[in-house]
Amino acid sequence: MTADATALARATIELLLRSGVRELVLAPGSRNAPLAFAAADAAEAGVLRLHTRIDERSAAFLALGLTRAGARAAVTCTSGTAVANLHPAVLEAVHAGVGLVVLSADRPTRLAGTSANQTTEQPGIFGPLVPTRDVAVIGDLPDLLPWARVGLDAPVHLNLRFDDPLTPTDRWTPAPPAAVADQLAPAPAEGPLLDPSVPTVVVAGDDAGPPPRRLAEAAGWPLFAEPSSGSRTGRNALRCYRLLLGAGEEWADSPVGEIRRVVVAGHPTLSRPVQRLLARPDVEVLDLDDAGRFARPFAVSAHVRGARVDPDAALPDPDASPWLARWREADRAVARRLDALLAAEPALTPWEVAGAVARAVEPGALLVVGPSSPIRDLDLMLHGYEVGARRKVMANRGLAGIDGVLSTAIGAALARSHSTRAIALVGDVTFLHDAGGLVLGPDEPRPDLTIVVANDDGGSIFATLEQGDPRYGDRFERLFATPHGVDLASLCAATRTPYARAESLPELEQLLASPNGGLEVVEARIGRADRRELDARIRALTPG
Ligand SMILES: Cc1ncc(C[n+]2csc(CCOP(=O)(O)OP(=O)(O)O)c2C)c(N)n1
Ligand SMILES: C=C(O[C@H]1C=C[C@H](C(=O)CCC(=O)O)[C@@H](C(=O)O)[C@@H]1O)C(=O)O
Ligand SMILES: [Mg+2]
Repeated sequence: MTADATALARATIELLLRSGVRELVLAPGSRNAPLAFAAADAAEAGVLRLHTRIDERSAAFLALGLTRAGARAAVTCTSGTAVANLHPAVLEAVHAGVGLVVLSADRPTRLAGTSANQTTEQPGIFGPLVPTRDVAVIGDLPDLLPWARVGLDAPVHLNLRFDDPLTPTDRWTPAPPAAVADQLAPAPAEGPLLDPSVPTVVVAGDDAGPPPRRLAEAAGWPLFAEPSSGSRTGRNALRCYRLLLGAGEEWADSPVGEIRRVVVAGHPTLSRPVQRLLARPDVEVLDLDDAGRFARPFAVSAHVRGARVDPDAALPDPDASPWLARWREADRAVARRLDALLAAEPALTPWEVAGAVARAVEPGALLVVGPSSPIRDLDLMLHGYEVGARRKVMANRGLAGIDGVLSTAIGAALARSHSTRAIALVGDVTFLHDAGGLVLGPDEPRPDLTIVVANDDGGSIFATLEQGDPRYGDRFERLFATPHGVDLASLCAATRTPYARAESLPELEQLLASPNGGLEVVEARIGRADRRELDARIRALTPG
């Protein structure tokens, strides 16, 4: 028995509204027409913001970006292959712990398992990581989504079975939703006391938040914070931690070998030196996150959420910790050498592009950074921002896919409307992978967002990996770099996206300092032929 499609759609929209959803991304179809009309009614009533996108991949990443930036968003599409196109964003949401609501429209139960048009097995389509609530009647709808209580940190999939007639006979005004008070995560109970005299470093991976920074500052420990950690602020965050770890004990007075403990938080993914450190048998790893947040690929000695410095052992002035001073001095020295190396390069380098973007991220600004080289270049160029300046640096590090990054950035910029500035930094292959994200209809909400494309005509990161070894030179370009020769100006013209090009650092800085307003693309033309050699010279830098 299937409910009246319009009644089911309207009940679904009211459920979402009661659960705090205020953004709905629609990829048009016939089977999800009941939801489309109900969502349009809710939008006209001013209780929901509606977005439409042609490509379900972009639609789902747009909803992901909206959600990551603090909105509550749902995405809906018709039945069949459309649903499968939501999968990349849903997987990213699973591994990044993002509560995305997926509303797939489906044929009525009587057609399930038949070869009726656009009919496949949709319950469980996203695999065991994302259970499906199959909804044929209003009573199948879950009660208030978990959001409204304690906040969702995993995607929810509702498979809505709509039967003909799929179109309404009237307009509708949803019941005005009660405000859903954001249930702030309860402050962690006071965790164990830690002795600051143990040679310790703090690693903050993606989405770690402020706790690792606070602990590092209270203890006088160096902080290795990835750009999207939410901890890359303050004086303990080292800029070139990756180079110091990579150089190991190959430099005078290196403290690397003296590390006896790592406190880790968030999802560290960027660099092998950090992964190697976390795997060292002589290093104890304490996890600052809850046990259930991330399954770790390294041994964890204890979960220490809420950990504090033992007041009986606390330093009178942690900022003057000798251990921290050694790391800071080494970081300053290797950073000077990195800057000198880059300044000696005749052409614009990807690291200088990342540095210019980092400097353009003013207090209150949003930065969405793509995977591959851009986030790693930023990691080497980013000083710790001042604490409390409310910058937000975001990246899809759940699975580090190059897909959907433009749509994620557009969603985040639309959701974080209080941002003083919104910038995205992506590589060219990443840009092309979601170029469809620039296809916005004439009535679509548009963000103020500057998308900076570090264009080296291919995937340069591969040059820095094993497959970039000269022994594979005859096959590297075709198998890995994938040069494309796409004219980004023409591609932007095709989507009526304002475009500008920078060939030098001053040109780039000038363009970053004078945003058009609205959605715009700034292409930074860079080379790739010397990437492996430059990367090797940078990795070889030591403090002295
Ligand atoms: C969806 C997806 N496909 C493929 C990959 C593998 N991959 C990782 S980086 C990369 C190339 C990225 O090139 P670009 O965006 O230009 O960045 P660059 O390293 O050149 O700066 C690819 C294909 C991936 N991570 N995700
Ligand atoms: C290109 C892919 O992802 C790889 C990107 C870089 C990782 C890496 O080793 C960076 C080295 C460093 O900066 O220390 C590499 C890895 O984790 O081993 C990733 O696989 C890809 O297609 O997966
Ligand atoms: Mg590239």
